Amino acid sequence: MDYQQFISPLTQFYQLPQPFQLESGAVLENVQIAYRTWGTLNPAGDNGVLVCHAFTGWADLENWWSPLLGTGQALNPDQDFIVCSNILGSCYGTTGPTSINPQTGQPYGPTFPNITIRDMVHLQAQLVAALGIRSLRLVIGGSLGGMQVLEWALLYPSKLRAIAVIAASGRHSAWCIGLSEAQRQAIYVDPNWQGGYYSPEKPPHQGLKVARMIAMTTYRSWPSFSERFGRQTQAEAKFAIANYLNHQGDKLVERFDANTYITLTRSMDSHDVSRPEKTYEAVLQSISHPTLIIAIDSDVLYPVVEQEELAALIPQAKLVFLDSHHGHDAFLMDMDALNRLLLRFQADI
Ligand SMILES: CC(=O)SCCNC(=O)CCNC(=O)[C@H](O)C(C)(C)COP(=O)(O)OP(=O)(O)OC[C@H]1O[C@@H](n2cnc3c(N)ncnc32)[C@H](O)[C@@H]1OP(=O)(O)O
Ligand SMILES: N[C@@H](CCO)C(=O)O
Repeated sequence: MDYQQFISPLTQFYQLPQPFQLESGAVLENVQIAYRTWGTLNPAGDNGVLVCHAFTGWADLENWWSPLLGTGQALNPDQDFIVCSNILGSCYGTTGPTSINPQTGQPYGPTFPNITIRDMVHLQAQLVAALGIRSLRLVIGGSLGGMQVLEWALLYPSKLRAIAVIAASGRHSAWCIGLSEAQRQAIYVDPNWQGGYYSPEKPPHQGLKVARMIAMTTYRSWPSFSERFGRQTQAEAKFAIANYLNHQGDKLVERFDANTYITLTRSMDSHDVSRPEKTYEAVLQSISHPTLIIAIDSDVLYPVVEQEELAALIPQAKLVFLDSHHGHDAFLMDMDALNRLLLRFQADI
């Protein structure tokens, strides 16, 4: 499938001039980054704002966070130069499993190397430098985006002035790793998977669909599903919630790739700001930037206790709550409330 069909024609591409070494030691050649920008970089190069997208998102910020983008909003192109790039390992224009491996002339597929959140951040940093940004006024992101934000503060502390971490943690919990593994197993047991390798003509559609259905359940909540669907049934006496999850699974299959799903869930599982051998407390205590931690009270995937821990350990952190019964995905749904929290933080720093 041509995943580029899903991205905006306004997307730009940066070709890395040199090979890119991963944390694992593996080296990727011909690395490309897909990105979008809004606003203008000032002569001092210090009005950059970097937005880090979540798991299945991409660089078209205005597609999934539009209420936050615009004059007077949290992401204001009148004052800031806003950048959002598709992450390493994704399928929306930046090098990932669906890209052509220059060594073979074929898509990497399952041979794409393991990557980490740090690899994603190091690659973004190359784009930020190439765009002439000397200092980022704010680095912001939710979920997988929030993991990148924390690594930005730790890997490039002098390049940024404030961070906003939404619905994320400093290390993937046993709960999250277990859920990721169950989703990957759904892909592995697909008859088209064939022992780890699959034919691009017959990708594991059913497995990817089931993986998304499991994931969607963790992105929402008991009250959200109860209120929307209850025990309501539809055609053929199927529960409405079952139809909804099937629809969400089908929707992802239409726009996402199974190897990308595996690559990105593995990268999240590797996330631990303290690895390989530092203490979690000491690492978070070393973050010196003004920090906004946003917790979603109904998030069952990255529960509030994880953001409370981040806020307790990061010296200049402020913890606020996005009140929503929608669960983890509230940062993509209750955007007006999120916008207000971000505006208040920016007014304070
Ligand atoms: C391709 C894109 O534009 S994705 C944009 C970027 N997104 C991201 O970065 C995150 C990935 N996206 C997501 O996680 C989600 O899409 C969210 C959080 C943004 C919002 O979820 P949505 O699916 O848009 O909203 P919601 O949960 O209300 O579901 C609505 C869909 O379910 C369908 N639906 C609702 N009830 C039922 C039901 N009982 N049976 C079957 N289908 C149902 C609706 O018809 C609608 O379908 P459509 O999207 O094909 O029009
Ligand atoms: N539902 C969103 C957020 C998951 O953390 C996505 O698919 O990217």
